[in-house]
Amino acid sequence: MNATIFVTDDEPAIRSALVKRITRRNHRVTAFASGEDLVQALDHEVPDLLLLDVKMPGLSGLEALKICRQKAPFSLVIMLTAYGTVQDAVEAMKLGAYDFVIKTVDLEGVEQVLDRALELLALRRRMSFQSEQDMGQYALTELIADSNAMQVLLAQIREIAHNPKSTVLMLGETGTGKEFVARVLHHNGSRSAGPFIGVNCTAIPRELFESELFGYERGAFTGANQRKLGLLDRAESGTLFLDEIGDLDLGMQAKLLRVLQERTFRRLGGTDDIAVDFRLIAATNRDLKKEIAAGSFREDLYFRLNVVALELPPLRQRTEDILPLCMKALLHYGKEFGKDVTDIDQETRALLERYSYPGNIRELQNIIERAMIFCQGRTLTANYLPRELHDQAKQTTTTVVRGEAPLIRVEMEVGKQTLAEIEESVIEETLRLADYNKSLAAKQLGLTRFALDRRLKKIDKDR
Ligand SMILES: Nc1ncnc2c1ncn2[C@@H]1O[C@H](COP(=O)(O)OP(=O)(O)OP(=O)(O)O)[C@@H](O)[C@H]1O
Repeated sequence: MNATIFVTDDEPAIRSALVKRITRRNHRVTAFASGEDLVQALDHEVPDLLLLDVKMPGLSGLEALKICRQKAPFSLVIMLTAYGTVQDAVEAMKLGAYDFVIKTVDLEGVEQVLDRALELLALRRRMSFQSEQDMGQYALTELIADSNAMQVLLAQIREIAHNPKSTVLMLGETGTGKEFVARVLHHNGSRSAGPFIGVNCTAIPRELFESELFGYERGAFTGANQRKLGLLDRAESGTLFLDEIGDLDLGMQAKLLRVLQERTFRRLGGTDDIAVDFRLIAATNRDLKKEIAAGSFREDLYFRLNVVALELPPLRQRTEDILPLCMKALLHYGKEFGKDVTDIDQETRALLERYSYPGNIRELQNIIERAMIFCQGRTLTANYLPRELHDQAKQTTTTVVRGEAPLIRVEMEVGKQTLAEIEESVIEETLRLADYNKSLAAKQLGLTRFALDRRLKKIDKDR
């Protein structure tokens, strides 16, 4: 990488030798003859790296270093020291210098230290680029929440993000955005500088889960040739996301519970309790209360996890989010496939809105991805949508949830369906929504229970 480097030394010969060496390697170098000149320059430019002589008249190297730490806290400082002043260099390291080099006649040691520092700088640049990308991808504004249900959730997410200690339990069908919301929580709270460690409990074989989670010490078992850090170590100061927690076996549930209670853990084969500080976000698409009743999930762990519960509604219950999610996917895949599709026509919008998405947002994204592969022109049209969407649109009634209550949409092909057929399908759909509770369905339809029964009998007879 090319770096900006400031060299400060009061000896002209050393200064020019250093400048020559560094310029040869294509870095941008500026040289200063005193600590005072350097400190002044830092008001206008902050370099990636500084080479700073320890012993200088006027402002000494150590004093200049202290000022550098304030004015350029992210720059790396390498101290230049003569034989006999190494003690000062050690002092400088305590004050935050990155390393030191003993000045020899040919300045040979400089290159090596410089290379190491540049490697670190390159790594830092990559990491900060990655974290900026993550910040952008998981900003609160990226979370589509046009529906009432998601607006309520968004308000909760804002609160929880700023409460970085509480454990969160995320519930919802597959593809509803549990992992996405976990990442949004991480990147928008005070743990965002720490790591986000995501683990799918079903992806790690049962017998390996414990060593993955806790890590192990050298010699813990045959083949443990060196210490291995576990996921708990790696999540320190950040977020541990355990997806599909409902699939964790009972033995591991007990061990996880202990970590949550005591906030410490022990590596396999280790004797020390290691304190950990991370936020746990657990997710599942299972009904944990049913699992508890069936004896496959520990109730005490459930209570530990359920400090804050976030329930992600299925997409069919937040119809207002469908088109914004489609537009987002359109832009995403447009970029990926180099296509300039910017609109969705009316008929296609209606089909997309009417579909029930059993696979939720992931299914929606797949539908748009597939359509974008084949789409020609600037507008997405219905012929690029899969058959299921066309088939579902042919049904007389479809149910979506708009706002609070379910909405039954009725479509009548004029001349092909009778009023009786329409009435039949509305009755059937209302009954289904009421979980086949006839009294409730009758009340919702404005009928007496007797009148509903009479109609149901007639439907039965006509079939
Ligand atoms: N509110 C949202 N706004 C924008 N994109 C979203 C939203 N929610 C989810 N997504 C996107 O939907 C996709 C599926 O989400 P995610 O993988 O988080 O679902 P999940 O519930 O964790 O699924 P699973 O249970 O199968 O692991 C992701 O690409 C995610 O970026």
